[in-house]
Amino acid sequence: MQDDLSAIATLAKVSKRLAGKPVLDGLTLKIRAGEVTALLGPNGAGKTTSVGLLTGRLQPDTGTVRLFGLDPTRPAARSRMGVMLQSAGLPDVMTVFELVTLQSGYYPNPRPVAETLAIAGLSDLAKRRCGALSGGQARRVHYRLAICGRPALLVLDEPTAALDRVSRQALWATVRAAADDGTAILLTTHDLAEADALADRVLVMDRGRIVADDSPAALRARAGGSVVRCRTMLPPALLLALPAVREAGPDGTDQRIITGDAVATVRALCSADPNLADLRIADAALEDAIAALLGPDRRIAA
Ligand SMILES: Nc1ncnc2c1ncn2[C@@H]1O[C@H](COP(=O)(O)OP(=O)(O)OP(=O)(O)O)[C@@H](O)[C@H]1O
Repeated sequence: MQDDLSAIATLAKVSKRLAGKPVLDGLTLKIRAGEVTALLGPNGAGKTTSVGLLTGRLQPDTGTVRLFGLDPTRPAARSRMGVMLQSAGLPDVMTVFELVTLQSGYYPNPRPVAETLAIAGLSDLAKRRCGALSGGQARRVHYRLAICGRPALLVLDEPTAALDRVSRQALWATVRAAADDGTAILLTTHDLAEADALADRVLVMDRGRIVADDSPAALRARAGGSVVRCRTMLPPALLLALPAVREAGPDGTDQRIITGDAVATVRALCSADPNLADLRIADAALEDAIAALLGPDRRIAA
């Protein structure tokens, strides 16, 4: 099967308990070369645990985990992977140049350090001690540490948290370029706009299982045409009964209604609630599609 030939990393029927509680429940997923795969889900869905298994930090209770066809704890597999974790520190006294040089030395075929630093512009920080970096600058250094070994699999855990808009878009462009060059990218993020902009495939996890595996466009299409937001006293059961409504539920102090026919829904809404206020209509975004998939109690909080 072509899928299997291009699979860089796989979890097959993996179950995992932590502190006696089931966290992953027969999870199967594949990460393929040349694709950005976004792993999304509400807090506690099991994303970090899945990444821990793929990177060899955790062992499955049952099922199989393979990285480049090998056990992920094998150095031959790990040396082909670059990982950018959310909560890693940097040694304060080393300069950025020294740190990238050190990290590059762990890989069999690293990029030249100057090239690593030049990707999306970090050369100006080369002489800066890591202890003097801002949060956003430190994230950019972490990204360079992840890519310095020319990884075939790049694991990015919330890569643009703490980045300003310009740095965020620069990082998106380098991630896209890496995927276009054939690198497999596994991205976990709570930023659904980021997943929409970057991902070829979105895997939605909930309660230790994959509940959707599709392109962002296909997921958006599945949600239907439009999202209607408004203030209304109508209860969700009545909103759900309006014409063409697929999902309805609270969104802060508003109600959010996903509908296949905004005009029909809004006409009925106006006649059902004379006190309707703050009515807004927009195309369904990935956020709306995932909200429809998970239900109102299982939101992905940015
Ligand atoms: N070391 C641990 N010991 C016990 N339970 C754990 C441990 N690590 C995670 N869990 C539990 O496993 C479940 C899945 O956690 P995980 O960190 O994989 O979720 P996540 O999808 O990454 O969540 P988030 O979006 O909040 O980062 C949660 O219920 C969490 O409390």
